[in-house]
Amino acid sequence: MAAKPHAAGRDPFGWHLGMMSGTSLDGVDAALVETDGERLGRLGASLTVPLPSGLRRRLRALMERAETLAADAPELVSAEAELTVLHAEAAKAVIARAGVAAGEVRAIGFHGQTLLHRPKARRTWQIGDARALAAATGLPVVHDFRSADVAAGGEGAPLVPLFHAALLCQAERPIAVLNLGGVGNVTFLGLGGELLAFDTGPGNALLDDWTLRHTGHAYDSGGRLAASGRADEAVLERLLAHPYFARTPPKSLDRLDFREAAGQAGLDRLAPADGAATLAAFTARAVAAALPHLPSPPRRWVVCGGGRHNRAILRCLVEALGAPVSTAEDEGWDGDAIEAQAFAFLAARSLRGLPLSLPGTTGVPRPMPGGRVVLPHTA
Ligand SMILES: Nc1ncnc2c1ncn2[C@@H]1O[C@H](COP(=O)(O)OP(=O)(O)OP(=O)(O)O)[C@@H](O)[C@H]1O
Ligand SMILES: CC(=O)N[C@H]1[C@@H]2OC[C@@H](O2)[C@@H](O)[C@@H]1O[C@H](C)C(=O)O
Repeated sequence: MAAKPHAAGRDPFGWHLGMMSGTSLDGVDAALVETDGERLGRLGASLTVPLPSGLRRRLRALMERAETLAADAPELVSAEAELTVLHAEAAKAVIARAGVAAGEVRAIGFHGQTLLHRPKARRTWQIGDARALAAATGLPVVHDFRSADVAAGGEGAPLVPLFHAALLCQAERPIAVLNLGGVGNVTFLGLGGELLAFDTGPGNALLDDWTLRHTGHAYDSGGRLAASGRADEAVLERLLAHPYFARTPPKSLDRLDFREAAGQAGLDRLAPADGAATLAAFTARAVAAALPHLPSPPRRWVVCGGGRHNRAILRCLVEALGAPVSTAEDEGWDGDAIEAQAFAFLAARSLRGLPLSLPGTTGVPRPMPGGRVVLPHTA
């Protein structure tokens, strides 16, 4: 597909700022990337602005009700406004940290917060006020990255694979990148350059919820609770019998998928440490369940996202995958910034009308451009 000429008529290669507030609801990640949406230059500064616990709780409550929530519900509007202010702060802070003049930043890629993801019902819902962000930063804001894909019959996720492929352009193949956020997703790059991606299953979300319930902590730091317990094979087997794992990709998940299945599998009868061990093993074994769907076994796996800090998950992954497993940092990447960097890259692509998704990444019928732009003077 021919690229659209860049809006300002200048060389599209330059700094783009990406921001992601992921399904874990831990914070807003922001990162600068020098790119034109095809070539990658410098990966600039990055940071995370944590979500205040009150806002996190409110967003979580909105997620629970998202199916029936009205877009103008006052509690939604106020949470969205607060979330947007946090994004503006994160944008300004990362620009200041990078020492880049704000005028040198071409655009912001603003993913927003997913409240609901039901691609089969042609619904995917990210909140965040792009106009307010453009007004607060004085920068063009690209947002609404997933709708066009879903409207065309795609899964609307994952969208990071094209960025993974750009990062791995020199790597020996076949290779897989595993992102363990709230949900897990894999990007497979084959010998012939084929790109396949899908959500693998739970990432950390179930374990986060379990840890909060049993310890009051937001997550199982280092995987210590899980490492102190023993996975229950019977519960694990029931969890892995979920039809999602046999389903041929493309496929994607909502943060809350598997919660009911976990209850039905008998998770709640387990002691805190054993439940955590079972969930850590579930995350890893769900990734192994992706293997039959890949065109060939990856020669190695690179893990990014917060789950790479969980040693219990990593240990199970090494056992389950039968191939070397390294972390983003081993590749020289910043594993906490990759999704934010990806939305900087995707913003640059969106501005040029380049596809954000492909039949192999979301199941969309044809390479699909996406994203909408708000210019600061029209905000
Ligand atoms: N030190 C740590 N030890 C164990 N787990 C950790 C640690 N730090 C982060 N995590 C896990 O990583 C999660 C956050 O990961 P990440 O920021 O990649 O998710 P996200 O971007 O919100 O999700 P998604 O990719 O699904 O959108 C936390 O909720 C926690 O479960
Ligand atoms: C709908 C949505 O926000 N999905 C997220 C989620 O978190 C991980 C996984 O599920 C992935 O499909 C996606 O995020 C990344 C950024 C993506 O689109 O690649």
